[in-house]
Amino acid sequence: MRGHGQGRGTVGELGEFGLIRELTSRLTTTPAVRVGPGDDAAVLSAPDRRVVASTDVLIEGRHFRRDWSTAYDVGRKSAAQNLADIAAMGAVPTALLLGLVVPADLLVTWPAELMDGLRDECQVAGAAVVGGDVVRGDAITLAITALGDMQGHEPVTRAGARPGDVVAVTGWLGWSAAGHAVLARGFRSPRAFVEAHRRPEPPYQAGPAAAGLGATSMTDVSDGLLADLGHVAEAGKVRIDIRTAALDVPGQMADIGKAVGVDPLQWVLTGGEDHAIVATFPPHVKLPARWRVVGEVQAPSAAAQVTVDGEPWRGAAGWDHFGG
Ligand SMILES: Nc1ncnc2c1ncn2[C@@H]1O[C@H](COP(=O)(O)OP(=O)(O)O)[C@@H](O)[C@H]1O
Ligand SMILES: Cc1ncc(C[n+]2csc(CCOP(=O)(O)OP(=O)(O)O)c2C)c(N)n1
Ligand SMILES: [Mg+2]
Repeated sequence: MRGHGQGRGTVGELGEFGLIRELTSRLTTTPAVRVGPGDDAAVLSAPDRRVVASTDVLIEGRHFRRDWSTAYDVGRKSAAQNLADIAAMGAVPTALLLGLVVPADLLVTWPAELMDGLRDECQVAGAAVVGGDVVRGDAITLAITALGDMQGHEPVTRAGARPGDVVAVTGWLGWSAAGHAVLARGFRSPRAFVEAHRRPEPPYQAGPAAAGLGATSMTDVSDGLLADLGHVAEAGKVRIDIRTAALDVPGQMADIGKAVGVDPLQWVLTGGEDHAIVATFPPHVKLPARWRVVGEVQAPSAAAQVTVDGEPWRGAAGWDHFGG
């Protein structure tokens, strides 16, 4: 797969159609793809007849830095962010489309390796890159659209949590934020956390599995557990209480916290980008071991909609692009 564009210079030298050829030549396909890249549009089969769709924009400096992450890692991460949204509806991801803005003086190897990362993360989730667009611009920008299929499950929205439900999480919490804290201070280790920031591992299969188990609401944690549960509480008109004793703060994360002067619980509660999946389930549901019960859904009250050990959380609940 590799090698086509290596040493071929810049995007500007290659030209629009050379770049598209370079990018699409790296892709793999799946049986769901009836018409892949190269035509006016892609055609996908949709066995369930309900297509799940989500889009996210990522820009250099705000979502990733080229001195922190390789192009391949940016590809893995930006695909993961979008595919996790599909899984969090209870669906199986099928396809990804990439709108790509790059400056003309960028080496071709960067978008080429980005595409390798997108392709490989799609493969993890069972999907394929089926199309996109390339445009010249000043700042590297990715606009990614992910599609999925419900495969017979009912969509699990953010709105269905009911008082008495348990709140359960699967996947990592706080690892990406701890890695970000390390990178932001100019360090490159501990590697496990830096790698978690560069390349999150969303538990894709848990999304459809949760739908099958009878989850009443579900979302992926992109902005932070408290922030994303805030959307669930608001949509369901309920209160959610998180028990910190149920959360895992690994020893090494606590060490980083000490070194940089941050309470590691803050990373676990408000750090985004690990793309864990958090869902609410009726209390009688027997949850497989991968789910950790971290709180419960309560009747609405005048107090904050998401509480931590019964108290309002003081401070930011998570990432906000327009926050202070
Ligand atoms: N510019 C927009 N136009 C229409 N809908 C939007 C826009 N921005 C966000 N939304 C919708 O608002 C909801 C929340 O968005 P967001 O917080 O980005 O979700 P996520 O974390 O799942 O990416 C999503 O359903 C998204 O489609
Ligand atoms: C250079 C850099 N600075 C800061 C961050 C942290 N960060 C950027 S976006 C984000 C939250 C998730 O992104 P968003 O665009 O809100 O995704 P969505 O919730 O729409 O899926 C976080 C924690 C980062 N990943 N890289
Ligand atoms: Mg979004």
